Amino acid sequence: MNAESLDGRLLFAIPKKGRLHEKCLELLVGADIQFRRHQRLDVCLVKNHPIALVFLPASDIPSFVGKGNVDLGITGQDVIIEAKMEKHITEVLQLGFGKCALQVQVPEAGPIQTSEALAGKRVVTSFEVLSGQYFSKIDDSLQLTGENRTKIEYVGGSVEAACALGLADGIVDLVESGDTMRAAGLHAIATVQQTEAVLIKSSKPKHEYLEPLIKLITSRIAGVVAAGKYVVCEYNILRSKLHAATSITPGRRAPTISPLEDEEWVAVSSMVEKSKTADVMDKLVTIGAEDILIFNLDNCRV
Ligand SMILES: Nc1ncnc2c1ncn2[C@@H]1O[C@H](COP(=O)(O)OP(=O)(O)OP(=O)(O)O)[C@@H](O)[C@H]1O
Ligand SMILES: O=P(O)(O)OC[C@H]1O[C@H](OP(=O)(O)OP(=O)(O)O)[C@H](O)[C@@H]1O
Ligand SMILES: [Mg+2]
Repeated sequence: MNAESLDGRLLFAIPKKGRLHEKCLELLVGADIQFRRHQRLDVCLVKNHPIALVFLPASDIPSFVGKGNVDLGITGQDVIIEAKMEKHITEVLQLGFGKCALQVQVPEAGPIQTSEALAGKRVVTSFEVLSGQYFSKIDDSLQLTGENRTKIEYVGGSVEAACALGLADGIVDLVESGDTMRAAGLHAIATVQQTEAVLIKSSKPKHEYLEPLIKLITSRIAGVVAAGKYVVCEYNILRSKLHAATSITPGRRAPTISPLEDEEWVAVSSMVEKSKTADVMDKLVTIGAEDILIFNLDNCRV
C-alpha cells in the first residue's frame, strides 16, 4: 500500500492488541465498517467507506489523534491524560468497555496503608505522568522537598511484581476485577483515575471535509453501544395500574402503550437499561404485570 492510496481517506486508529482490541473489532462489525486485515498489516483500507484503519498501540493513539496524524481513534481515557493530550483531543463518545481504575496499591499486610504514608518512598508504575501528578500534590501538602519527595519509577509491564521484587514500596496500576492485584498480595488504598474506552477526534481537525463522515461513523458506533446497553421490555398490565407501570419503565422518550382485545388490559413496550433488567421485572411483577418479555437489540439508532 502506498501513501497515495490513503489520499482523501479518513484515518481511524484502532488498538492493535491488548484489552481494547477485540471490543473495537466488534464495534467495527456492528457499524458495518468492512475490511480485511492482510497478514496483520497495520494499515488497511475499508471496502465500503473512504476510511483507512490504522492499528496502533492504545497508548500511542492519543498523540496521533491530538497531533492530527489520524482523524479518529479509540483508546482509554487514562492514556489520553498520560500522553498530556486532553487539550488537543475531543471525546466524541464513551464506549462502555475498557472500564477500570488506576489505583495506588501496597502489600496487604505491610506497614504502609495510606498514600500519605507511601509519599517520599518508591512507587513503580507504567503511568508516570498521572502518578507524578498525584504524588506531587501529596508531597506538597506534606512539605516534602528534594530527596524526600516520592520517587516514581517507570516499568513497561508486570508492574504488580515490583513490591515482591523489592523494587517498590507501592505501585500505581490498573484494576478491573482485582484478580491481578490480589494474586500479587496487594490491595488498593486510593484511586488516581477512573477510565473507560472512548471515541476521540482531534480538537483542531486538519481535514474539515471529513466531518460528515466522522458524524456518520459516530452515529453508527453510538447505535452499537446503545444496543449493548439497552433491552426492550414488553408486558401486559391492567389499565388501572398503567401509571405505576410507566413510572417503572418510563422508556427513553416515553413507553409505547397498545390496547388489547380485553379492554381492561394494555400492552407496554419500553427500552430499559440492561443492567437494571432484573430489578425492573421484579417491580413489574409486584404491581401485577403479566407476560413480561425481554428482547436484546442487535443494533439501533437512539
Ligand atoms: N484489566 C482491564 N480492564 C479493562 N480495561 C483495561 C484493563 N487493562 C487495561 N485496560 C484499558 O486498556 C488500555 C490498553 O491497555 P492494554 O494493557 O490492553 O494495552 P497494552 O498494554 O498495549 O497491551 P498488552 O497488555 O497486550 O501489552 C488501558 O490504557 C486501559 O484503558
Ligand atoms: O483487575 P484485573 O481484572 O486483574 O485487571 C488488571 C490488569 O489488567 C491489565 O493488565 P493486562 O492483562 O493488560 O496485562 P499487562 O500487565 O501485560 O498489560 C492491568 O495492567 C492489570 O495488570
Ligand atoms: Mg496491558
